[in-house]
Amino acid sequence: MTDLVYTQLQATIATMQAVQADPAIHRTLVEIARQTAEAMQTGHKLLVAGNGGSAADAQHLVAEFVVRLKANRAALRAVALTTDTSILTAIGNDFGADALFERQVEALGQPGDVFLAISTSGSSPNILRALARAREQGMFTVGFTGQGGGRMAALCDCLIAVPSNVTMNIQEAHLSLEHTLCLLVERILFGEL
Ligand SMILES: O=C(CO)[C@@H](O)[C@H](O)[C@H](O)[C@H](O)COP(=O)(O)O
Ligand SMILES: [Zn+2]
Repeated sequence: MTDLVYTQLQATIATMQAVQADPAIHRTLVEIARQTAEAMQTGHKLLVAGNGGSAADAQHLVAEFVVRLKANRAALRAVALTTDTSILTAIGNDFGADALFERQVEALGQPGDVFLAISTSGSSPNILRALARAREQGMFTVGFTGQGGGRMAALCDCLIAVPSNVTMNIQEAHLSLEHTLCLLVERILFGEL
């Protein structure tokens, strides 16, 4: 059993190292942070969506923007589209799971907002429909996904494709990148905290 622990950790480290070694990913993350900071600074907001573990990621990242990451500073405007069970069950029941995030983007998304879609496969229908809607509504679209980008690649202004096909390893790298995104936005808006 301990060999499984070892190989799991090895896969996590290998994926993280691949992300660390890819300057294109670093540049894209800085560009996403600039767009997000610009949106927040000009009265716009960040919307975030994902399924399963990535739904937890969406909420985790948004909590850091709204509350804090490392140090106290002003609250930042961000909303997770994964939290309101009345909205989620009504959409699922009335329109189907594929409309879960699209409907909320339609309700909340405004030109100048940023929409971050987190999907390890890059091809979840509810994520694709939300991205298409976000584009139609003049939002800046961002995707966090896995190797190859999936079908979401064509719908994203900025895409980070973690070079792995293993869902859990992609998710682990996403979490690290999400923390770093929040750090970068804080640095742009507040300097070194
Ligand atoms: O957390 C995990 C697996 O680590 C699962 O809950 C996983 O997020 C779910 O299967 C999602 O539905 C996968 O969706 P996606 O990342 O392909 O969009
Ligand atoms: Zn998971």
